[in-house]
Amino acid sequence: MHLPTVTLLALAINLIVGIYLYLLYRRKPKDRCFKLWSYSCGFFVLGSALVAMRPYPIPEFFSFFIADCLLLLAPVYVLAGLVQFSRFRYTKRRRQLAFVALAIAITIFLLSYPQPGLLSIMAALAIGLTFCLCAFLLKKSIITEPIFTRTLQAIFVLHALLMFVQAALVLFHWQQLNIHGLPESSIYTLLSHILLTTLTALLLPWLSFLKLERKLTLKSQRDGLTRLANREHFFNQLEYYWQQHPYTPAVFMMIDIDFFKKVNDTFGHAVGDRAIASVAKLLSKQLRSNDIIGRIGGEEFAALLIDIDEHTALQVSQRLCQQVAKQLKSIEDAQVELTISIGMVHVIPSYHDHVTAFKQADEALYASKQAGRNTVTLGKLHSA
Ligand SMILES: Nc1nc2c(ncn2[C@@H]2O[C@H](COP(=O)(O)OP(=O)(O)OP(=O)(O)O)[C@@H](O)[C@H]2O)c(=O)[nH]1
Repeated sequence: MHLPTVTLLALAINLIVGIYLYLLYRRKPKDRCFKLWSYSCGFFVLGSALVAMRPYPIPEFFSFFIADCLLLLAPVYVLAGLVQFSRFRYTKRRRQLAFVALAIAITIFLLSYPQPGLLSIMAALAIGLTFCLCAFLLKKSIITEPIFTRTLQAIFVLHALLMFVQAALVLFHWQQLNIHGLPESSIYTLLSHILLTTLTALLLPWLSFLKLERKLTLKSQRDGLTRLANREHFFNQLEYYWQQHPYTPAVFMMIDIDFFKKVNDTFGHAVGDRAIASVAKLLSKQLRSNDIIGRIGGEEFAALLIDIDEHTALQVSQRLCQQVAKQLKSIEDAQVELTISIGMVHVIPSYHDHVTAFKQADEALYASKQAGRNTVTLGKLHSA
Protein backbone atom coordinates (compact mmCIF):
# COMPACT_ATOMS: atom_id res chain seq x y z
CA MET A 1 0.00 0.00 0.00
CA HIS A 2 1.43 3.34 -1.03
CA LEU A 3 0.70 5.59 1.97
CA PRO A 4 1.37 8.98 0.27
CA THR A 5 -1.14 8.13 -2.48
CA VAL A 6 -3.85 7.11 0.03
CA THR A 7 -3.15 10.21 2.13
CA LEU A 8 -3.43 12.42 -0.94
CA LEU A 9 -6.73 10.76 -1.89
CA ALA A 10 -8.11 11.22 1.63
CA LEU A 11 -7.02 14.87 1.63
CA ALA A 12 -8.76 15.46 -1.69
CA ILE A 13 -12.00 13.74 -0.56
CA ASN A 14 -12.05 15.60 2.77
CA LEU A 15 -11.42 18.87 0.98
CA ILE A 16 -14.34 18.25 -1.39
CA VAL A 17 -16.65 17.12 1.46
CA GLY A 18 -15.56 20.15 3.52
CA ILE A 19 -16.39 22.55 0.67
CA TYR A 20 -19.71 20.74 0.12
CA LEU A 21 -20.59 21.06 3.84
CA TYR A 22 -19.66 24.73 3.81
CA LEU A 23 -21.90 25.33 0.79
CA LEU A 24 -24.73 23.57 2.66
CA TYR A 25 -24.09 25.89 5.58
CA ARG A 26 -24.25 28.96 3.32
CA ARG A 27 -27.56 27.65 1.98
CA LYS A 28 -28.93 26.91 5.49
CA PRO A 29 -27.07 29.18 7.94
CA LYS A 30 -29.35 28.09 10.79
CA ASP A 31 -27.82 24.61 10.60
CA ARG A 32 -24.55 25.50 12.32
CA CYS A 33 -23.53 21.83 12.32
CA PHE A 34 -22.62 22.15 8.63
CA LYS A 35 -20.20 24.95 9.42
CA LEU A 36 -18.65 23.01 12.31
CA TRP A 37 -18.29 19.86 10.21
CA SER A 38 -16.83 21.77 7.27
CA TYR A 39 -14.24 23.23 9.68
CA SER A 40 -13.62 19.72 10.96
CA CYS A 41 -12.77 18.55 7.42
CA GLY A 42 -10.56 21.63 7.02
CA PHE A 43 -8.64 20.83 10.23
CA PHE A 44 -8.18 17.24 9.12
CA VAL A 45 -6.86 18.33 5.71
CA LEU A 46 -4.46 20.91 7.19
CA GLY A 47 -3.30 18.57 9.97
CA SER A 48 -2.71 15.67 7.57
CA ALA A 49 -0.88 17.97 5.11
CA LEU A 50 1.48 19.07 7.91
CA VAL A 51 2.00 15.43 8.96
CA ALA A 52 2.89 14.60 5.35
CA MET A 53 5.62 17.26 5.52
CA ARG A 54 7.42 15.65 8.43
CA PRO A 55 10.23 14.17 6.28
CA TYR A 56 10.98 17.69 4.97
CA PRO A 57 12.97 20.37 6.77
CA ILE A 58 10.17 22.38 8.34
CA PRO A 59 10.09 23.25 12.06
CA GLU A 60 8.87 20.35 14.23
CA PHE A 61 6.64 22.80 16.07
CA PHE A 62 4.45 22.90 12.94
CA SER A 63 4.83 19.38 11.61
CA PHE A 64 4.24 17.80 15.04
CA PHE A 65 2.61 20.09 17.59
CA ILE A 66 0.39 22.17 15.28
CA ALA A 67 -0.36 19.12 13.09
CA ASP A 68 -1.59 17.04 16.03
CA CYS A 69 -3.60 19.94 17.47
CA LEU A 70 -5.38 20.28 14.11
CA LEU A 71 -5.98 16.53 13.92
CA LEU A 72 -7.51 16.65 17.42
CA LEU A 73 -9.72 19.61 16.51
CA ALA A 74 -11.24 17.59 13.65
CA PRO A 75 -13.19 15.15 15.94
CA VAL A 76 -13.80 17.95 18.48
CA TYR A 77 -15.69 19.90 15.80
CA VAL A 78 -17.58 16.75 14.78
CA LEU A 79 -18.59 16.42 18.44
CA ALA A 80 -19.69 20.07 18.64
CA GLY A 81 -21.85 19.60 15.54
CA LEU A 82 -23.44 16.45 16.99
CA VAL A 83 -24.66 18.25 20.14
CA GLN A 84 -27.66 19.70 18.33
CA PHE A 85 -28.91 16.22 17.40
CA SER A 86 -28.85 14.89 20.95
CA ARG A 87 -30.86 15.36 24.11
CA PHE A 88 -27.63 16.46 25.80
CA ARG A 89 -27.93 19.88 27.44
CA TYR A 90 -24.92 22.05 26.63
CA THR A 91 -24.89 24.07 29.86
CA LYS A 92 -22.41 26.83 30.70
CA ARG A 93 -20.64 24.54 33.18
CA ARG A 94 -20.28 21.75 30.62
CA ARG A 95 -18.93 24.24 28.07
CA GLN A 96 -16.33 25.40 30.59
CA LEU A 97 -15.38 21.78 31.31
CA ALA A 98 -14.99 21.11 27.58
CA PHE A 99 -12.66 24.13 27.21
CA VAL A 100 -10.59 23.02 30.21
CA ALA A 101 -10.27 19.48 28.76
CA LEU A 102 -9.21 20.89 25.39
CA ALA A 103 -6.69 23.26 27.02
CA ILE A 104 -5.21 20.36 29.05
CA ALA A 105 -4.87 18.23 25.89
CA ILE A 106 -3.16 21.05 23.99
CA THR A 107 -0.77 21.75 26.90
CA ILE A 108 0.15 18.06 27.03
CA PHE A 109 0.77 18.14 23.26
CA LEU A 110 2.96 21.22 23.70
CA LEU A 111 5.04 19.61 26.42
CA SER A 112 5.44 16.31 24.60
CA TYR A 113 6.07 17.44 21.00
CA PRO A 114 9.89 17.31 21.23
CA GLN A 115 9.36 13.58 21.93
CA PRO A 116 7.42 12.37 18.80
CA GLY A 117 6.59 8.95 20.27
CA LEU A 118 5.00 10.49 23.34
CA LEU A 119 3.10 13.00 21.19
CA SER A 120 1.76 10.17 19.00
CA ILE A 121 0.44 8.36 22.08
CA MET A 122 -1.17 11.48 23.54
CA ALA A 123 -2.75 12.53 20.24
CA ALA A 124 -4.13 9.03 19.60
CA LEU A 125 -5.60 8.83 23.14
CA ALA A 126 -7.18 12.30 22.91
CA ILE A 127 -8.66 11.60 19.47
CA GLY A 128 -9.88 8.16 20.65
CA LEU A 129 -11.61 9.68 23.70
CA THR A 130 -13.26 12.34 21.55
CA PHE A 131 -14.68 9.64 19.26
CA CYS A 132 -16.00 7.79 22.35
CA LEU A 133 -17.85 11.00 23.28
CA CYS A 134 -19.25 11.23 19.73
CA ALA A 135 -20.61 7.66 20.03
CA PHE A 136 -22.09 8.52 23.45
CA LEU A 137 -23.84 11.62 22.06
CA LEU A 138 -25.33 9.59 19.24
CA LYS A 139 -26.75 7.18 21.83
CA LYS A 140 -28.78 10.14 23.09
CA SER A 141 -29.73 11.16 19.57
CA ILE A 142 -33.17 12.53 18.71
CA ILE A 143 -32.93 10.86 15.30
CA THR A 144 -35.07 7.74 15.37
CA GLU A 145 -33.42 5.97 12.46
CA PRO A 146 -31.71 3.08 14.27
CA ILE A 147 -29.81 1.67 11.28
CA PHE A 148 -28.28 5.02 10.46
CA THR A 149 -27.41 6.11 14.02
CA ARG A 150 -26.04 2.67 14.89
CA THR A 151 -23.84 2.62 11.78
CA LEU A 152 -22.42 6.02 12.62
CA GLN A 153 -22.02 5.01 16.25
CA ALA A 154 -20.20 1.82 15.20
CA ILE A 155 -17.84 3.92 13.04
CA PHE A 156 -17.06 6.20 16.00
CA VAL A 157 -16.43 3.25 18.34
CA LEU A 158 -14.24 1.54 15.73
CA HIS A 159 -12.35 4.77 15.23
CA ALA A 160 -11.80 5.14 18.99
CA LEU A 161 -10.55 1.54 19.25
CA LEU A 162 -8.22 2.12 16.33
CA MET A 163 -6.70 5.15 18.03
CA PHE A 164 -6.17 3.16 21.25
CA VAL A 165 -4.50 0.37 19.24
CA GLN A 166 -2.25 2.96 17.64
CA ALA A 167 -1.24 4.32 21.07
CA ALA A 168 -0.49 0.74 22.22
CA LEU A 169 1.60 0.05 19.08
CA VAL A 170 3.77 3.11 19.74
CA LEU A 171 4.23 2.06 23.36
CA PHE A 172 5.25 -1.52 22.48
CA HIS A 173 7.65 -0.45 19.68
CA TRP A 174 9.18 2.46 21.54
CA GLN A 175 12.72 1.57 20.39
CA GLN A 176 11.91 1.42 16.66
CA LEU A 177 9.87 4.55 15.94
CA ASN A 178 10.21 6.27 12.56
CA ILE A 179 10.40 9.98 11.74
CA HIS A 180 6.62 10.30 12.38
CA GLY A 181 7.03 8.92 15.90
CA LEU A 182 5.21 5.79 14.75
CA PRO A 183 6.31 2.13 14.24
CA GLU A 184 6.14 0.68 10.71
CA SER A 185 3.35 -1.66 11.84
CA SER A 186 1.01 1.30 12.37
CA ILE A 187 0.56 1.89 8.64
CA TYR A 188 -2.71 -0.09 8.66
CA THR A 189 -4.13 1.79 11.62
CA LEU A 190 -3.24 5.04 9.85
CA LEU A 191 -4.92 3.89 6.65
CA SER A 192 -8.05 2.86 8.55
CA HIS A 193 -8.01 6.20 10.36
CA ILE A 194 -8.02 8.05 7.05
CA LEU A 195 -10.79 5.85 5.62
CA LEU A 196 -12.99 6.12 8.72
CA THR A 197 -12.57 9.90 8.82
CA THR A 198 -13.60 10.13 5.18
CA LEU A 199 -16.60 7.81 5.75
CA THR A 200 -17.71 9.90 8.76
CA ALA A 201 -17.47 13.12 6.74
CA LEU A 202 -19.65 11.56 4.04
CA LEU A 203 -22.29 10.27 6.49
CA LEU A 204 -22.67 13.27 8.80
CA PRO A 205 -24.86 15.47 6.53
CA TRP A 206 -27.52 12.76 6.65
CA LEU A 207 -28.13 13.60 10.30
CA SER A 208 -29.31 17.05 9.34
CA PHE A 209 -31.56 15.73 6.57
CA LEU A 210 -33.10 13.18 8.97
CA LYS A 211 -33.67 15.91 11.57
CA LEU A 212 -35.49 18.05 9.00
CA GLU A 213 -37.60 15.07 7.97
CA ARG A 214 -38.45 14.41 11.63
CA LYS A 215 -39.42 18.07 12.15
CA LEU A 216 -41.71 18.05 9.10
CA THR A 217 -43.30 14.74 10.12
CA LEU A 218 -43.96 16.00 13.66
CA LYS A 219 -45.41 19.22 12.27
CA SER A 220 -47.79 17.33 9.99
CA GLN A 221 -49.00 15.18 12.91
CA ARG A 222 -49.61 17.99 15.44
CA ASP A 223 -52.45 20.42 15.85
CA GLY A 224 -51.03 23.94 15.67
CA LEU A 225 -53.08 25.39 18.55
CA THR A 226 -52.77 22.68 21.20
CA ARG A 227 -49.69 20.70 20.06
CA LEU A 228 -51.77 17.54 20.55
CA ALA A 229 -52.05 14.91 17.80
CA ASN A 230 -54.31 16.16 15.00
CA ARG A 231 -57.34 14.16 13.89
CA GLU A 232 -55.50 12.14 11.23
CA HIS A 233 -52.57 11.27 13.46
CA PHE A 234 -54.86 10.39 16.37
CA PHE A 235 -56.80 7.88 14.25
CA ASN A 236 -53.56 6.50 12.79
CA GLN A 237 -52.29 5.90 16.32
CA LEU A 238 -55.61 4.32 17.22
CA GLU A 239 -55.42 1.89 14.28
CA TYR A 240 -51.84 1.04 15.19
CA TYR A 241 -52.91 0.30 18.77
CA TRP A 242 -55.74 -1.92 17.51
CA GLN A 243 -53.24 -3.97 15.49
CA GLN A 244 -50.49 -4.14 18.10
CA HIS A 245 -52.52 -4.78 21.28
CA PRO A 246 -55.55 -6.85 20.31
CA TYR A 247 -56.13 -8.20 23.83
CA THR A 248 -55.26 -5.19 26.00
CA PRO A 249 -58.40 -3.50 27.32
CA ALA A 250 -58.68 0.23 26.79
CA VAL A 251 -61.18 3.04 27.10
CA PHE A 252 -62.12 5.22 24.15
CA MET A 253 -63.13 8.68 25.27
CA MET A 254 -64.73 11.66 23.54
CA ILE A 255 -64.36 14.99 25.31
CA ASP A 256 -66.16 18.22 24.38
CA ILE A 257 -66.05 21.69 25.92
CA ASP A 258 -69.51 22.80 27.06
CA PHE A 259 -71.27 25.88 25.69
CA PHE A 260 -68.16 26.87 23.80
CA LYS A 261 -70.06 28.99 21.31
CA LYS A 262 -71.01 31.24 24.23
CA VAL A 263 -67.33 31.61 25.20
CA ASN A 264 -66.48 32.78 21.69
CA ASP A 265 -69.49 35.06 21.47
CA THR A 266 -68.88 36.65 24.88
CA PHE A 267 -65.09 36.93 25.01
CA GLY A 268 -63.99 36.67 21.39
CA HIS A 269 -62.13 34.05 19.37
CA ALA A 270 -58.70 34.81 20.85
CA VAL A 271 -59.89 33.91 24.35
CA GLY A 272 -61.70 30.92 22.84
CA ASP A 273 -58.43 29.72 21.34
CA ARG A 274 -56.60 30.15 24.68
CA ALA A 275 -59.40 28.21 26.37
CA ILE A 276 -59.03 25.29 23.93
CA ALA A 277 -55.26 25.28 24.47
CA SER A 278 -55.68 25.37 28.27
CA VAL A 279 -58.13 22.46 28.27
CA ALA A 280 -55.75 20.48 26.02
CA LYS A 281 -52.83 21.16 28.34
CA LEU A 282 -54.76 20.14 31.41
CA LEU A 283 -56.07 16.95 29.77
CA SER A 284 -52.65 15.78 28.62
CA LYS A 285 -51.21 16.57 32.05
CA GLN A 286 -53.86 14.46 33.74
CA LEU A 287 -53.47 11.43 31.45
CA ARG A 288 -50.55 8.99 31.50
CA SER A 289 -47.75 9.41 28.99
CA ASN A 290 -48.63 6.20 27.10
CA ASP A 291 -52.30 7.18 26.69
CA ILE A 292 -53.20 8.58 23.27
CA ILE A 293 -54.90 11.95 23.01
CA GLY A 294 -55.74 14.21 20.09
CA ARG A 295 -57.80 17.23 19.06
CA ILE A 296 -60.25 15.83 16.54
CA GLY A 297 -62.45 18.89 15.99
CA GLY A 298 -62.88 22.53 17.01
CA GLU A 299 -63.49 22.09 20.77
CA GLU A 300 -63.58 18.32 20.69
CA PHE A 301 -60.89 15.91 21.87
CA ALA A 302 -60.57 12.12 21.82
CA ALA A 303 -58.42 9.90 24.01
CA LEU A 304 -57.55 6.24 24.32
CA LEU A 305 -56.69 5.24 27.87
CA ILE A 306 -54.60 2.14 27.68
CA ASP A 307 -54.78 -1.00 29.83
CA ILE A 308 -57.53 0.21 32.13
CA ASP A 309 -60.79 -1.21 33.57
CA GLU A 310 -64.19 0.49 33.48
CA HIS A 311 -64.18 1.48 37.12
CA THR A 312 -60.78 3.21 37.02
CA ALA A 313 -61.66 4.90 33.71
CA LEU A 314 -64.82 6.34 35.29
CA GLN A 315 -62.74 7.72 38.16
CA VAL A 316 -60.20 9.22 35.73
CA SER A 317 -62.87 10.88 33.58
CA GLN A 318 -64.73 12.30 36.60
CA ARG A 319 -61.43 13.70 37.82
CA LEU A 320 -60.90 15.31 34.38
CA CYS A 321 -64.30 17.05 34.59
CA GLN A 322 -63.60 18.23 38.14
CA GLN A 323 -60.12 19.52 37.33
CA VAL A 324 -61.29 21.51 34.28
CA ALA A 325 -64.14 23.06 36.29
CA LYS A 326 -61.81 23.81 39.21
CA GLN A 327 -58.68 25.01 37.43
CA LEU A 328 -60.06 26.84 34.39
CA LYS A 329 -62.17 29.57 35.96
CA SER A 330 -60.48 32.36 34.08
CA ILE A 331 -58.54 32.75 30.82
CA GLU A 332 -56.38 35.88 30.46
CA ASP A 333 -58.45 37.92 32.97
CA ALA A 334 -61.73 36.83 31.33
CA GLN A 335 -64.05 35.13 33.83
CA VAL A 336 -64.69 32.05 31.67
CA GLU A 337 -66.15 29.13 33.54
CA LEU A 338 -65.17 26.14 31.48
CA THR A 339 -66.55 22.64 31.87
CA ILE A 340 -66.30 19.52 29.74
CA SER A 341 -68.58 16.58 28.98
CA ILE A 342 -67.28 13.08 28.37
CA GLY A 343 -68.64 10.02 26.61
CA MET A 344 -66.70 6.77 26.72
CA VAL A 345 -66.71 3.05 25.99
CA HIS A 346 -64.61 0.20 27.30
CA VAL A 347 -63.04 -1.83 24.48
CA ILE A 348 -60.90 -4.88 23.79
CA PRO A 349 -59.52 -4.32 20.26
CA SER A 350 -59.93 -7.89 19.02
CA TYR A 351 -63.64 -7.87 20.01
CA HIS A 352 -64.62 -4.33 19.03
CA ASP A 353 -63.68 -2.36 15.93
CA HIS A 354 -62.51 1.20 16.43
CA VAL A 355 -65.11 2.78 14.12
CA THR A 356 -67.94 1.38 16.26
CA ALA A 357 -66.08 2.41 19.43
CA PHE A 358 -65.87 5.98 18.10
CA LYS A 359 -69.58 6.01 17.23
CA GLN A 360 -70.66 4.64 20.59
CA ALA A 361 -68.42 7.04 22.54
CA ASP A 362 -69.90 9.91 20.52
CA GLU A 363 -73.41 8.75 21.44
CA ALA A 364 -72.36 8.54 25.09
CA LEU A 365 -71.03 12.11 24.81
CA TYR A 366 -74.40 13.21 23.42
CA ALA A 367 -76.05 11.55 26.44
CA SER A 368 -73.75 13.54 28.78
CA LYS A 369 -74.79 16.76 27.00
CA GLN A 370 -78.44 15.79 27.38
CA ALA A 371 -77.89 15.02 31.06
CA GLY A 372 -76.90 18.62 31.72
CA ARG A 373 -73.14 18.69 30.74
CA ASN A 374 -70.05 18.63 33.01
CA THR A 375 -70.64 14.92 33.37
CA VAL A 376 -69.49 11.48 32.20
CA THR A 377 -71.46 8.72 30.45
CA LEU A 378 -70.20 5.19 29.99
CA GLY A 379 -71.62 3.68 26.80
CA LYS A 380 -72.02 -0.04 26.11
CA LEU A 381 -70.42 -1.83 23.19
CA HIS A 382 -71.46 -5.13 21.63
CA SER A 383 -68.75 -7.48 20.39
CA ALA A 384 -67.95 -7.27 16.66
N1 LIG B 1 -62.02 30.02 19.32
C1 LIG B 1 -62.24 28.92 18.62
N2 LIG B 1 -63.49 28.47 18.44
C2 LIG B 1 -63.71 27.36 17.75
C3 LIG B 1 -62.64 26.63 17.18
N3 LIG B 1 -63.16 25.55 16.56
C4 LIG B 1 -64.49 25.61 16.73
N4 LIG B 1 -64.84 26.68 17.45
C5 LIG B 1 -66.18 27.12 17.88
O1 LIG B 1 -66.70 26.22 18.85
C6 LIG B 1 -68.11 26.38 18.86
C7 LIG B 1 -68.74 25.03 19.05
O2 LIG B 1 -70.07 25.25 19.26
P1 LIG B 1 -71.18 24.11 19.32
O3 LIG B 1 -70.71 22.91 18.51
O4 LIG B 1 -72.49 24.70 18.93
O5 LIG B 1 -71.21 23.60 20.78
P2 LIG B 1 -71.20 24.35 22.16
O6 LIG B 1 -71.53 25.79 22.07
O7 LIG B 1 -69.89 24.03 22.79
O8 LIG B 1 -72.34 23.63 22.91
P3 LIG B 1 -72.35 22.15 23.49
O9 LIG B 1 -71.26 21.39 22.80
O10 LIG B 1 -73.71 21.64 23.11
O11 LIG B 1 -72.15 22.27 24.93
C8 LIG B 1 -68.49 27.06 17.56
O12 LIG B 1 -68.92 28.38 17.82
C9 LIG B 1 -67.19 27.12 16.76
O13 LIG B 1 -67.07 28.29 15.97
C10 LIG B 1 -61.32 27.13 17.37
O14 LIG B 1 -60.32 26.57 16.91
N5 LIG B 1 -61.18 28.28 18.08
